[in-house]
Amino acid sequence: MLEVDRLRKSYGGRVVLSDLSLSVASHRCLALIGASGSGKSTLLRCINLLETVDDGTVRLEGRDITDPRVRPDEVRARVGIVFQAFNLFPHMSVLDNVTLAPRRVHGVPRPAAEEQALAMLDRVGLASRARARPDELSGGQQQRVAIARALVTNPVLMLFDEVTSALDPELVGEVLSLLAELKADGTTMVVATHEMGFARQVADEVAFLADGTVAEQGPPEQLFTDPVDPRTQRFLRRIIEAGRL
Ligand SMILES: Nc1ncnc2c1ncn2[C@@H]1O[C@H](COP(=O)(O)OP(=O)(O)OP(=O)(O)O)[C@@H](O)[C@H]1O
Repeated sequence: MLEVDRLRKSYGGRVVLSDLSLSVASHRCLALIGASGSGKSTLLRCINLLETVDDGTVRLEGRDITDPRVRPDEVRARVGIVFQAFNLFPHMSVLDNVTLAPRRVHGVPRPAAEEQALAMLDRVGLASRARARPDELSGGQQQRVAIARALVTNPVLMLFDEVTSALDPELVGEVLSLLAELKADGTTMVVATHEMGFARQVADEVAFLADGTVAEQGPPEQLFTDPVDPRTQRFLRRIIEAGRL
């Protein structure tokens, strides 16, 4: 479904991603882990064409989307992304936030867009809050709305960038449970996360990023118990010492 091959990205001469390769099969969940600054967000932004890449390719369902002839809008319609900050429009209702892209970008008439949005809000457990404004919801609920908004256009791939990092600790669980449900439903997803429990228990595969590249990718039971790369070993030692694993 997704193949990233020898990706390279720098900002003002500073290399952030270098020779980075990974792949995700359909209906699989890949967790991206690694220290702060290792390039997880940059990688997700490159996959969604929010950044241009310097070199390498990103193939989505076999098509090289880094080809300059590919329109970013077309890719973003098929690749949903959810960020740490929910980025909901505060002056609009939950329902209007979720119907905005289908109506404005895809030209879906309002009644059909609302029907789809309500079905998606129901899926994230928030249909009863459709008329509320974002500031009337908890952070966890707002993030679930942001996830519904990304899912409503039926993307073939979902990217999650530290979606629980801005939440109070007691709200993290509801969002991680939703991600686990989406995974169980067969959503193809890449999840950048500091939540090691999620990476270990829910992801099919884990990619450990270090120095802007994938130091190691494998099933969680292998990567967390028997890592091969010394950088992965050091990272895991640190998080075990910090009580995060
Ligand atoms: N727009 C930008 N301009 C310049 N440098 C950037 C930009 N975006 C990211 N960087 C740098 O690229 C490196 C990788 O950042 P990135 O946000 O991708 O890491 P990360 O692994 O997602 O970190 P975190 O876990 O803290 O979110 C960092 O050193 C960061 O300062």
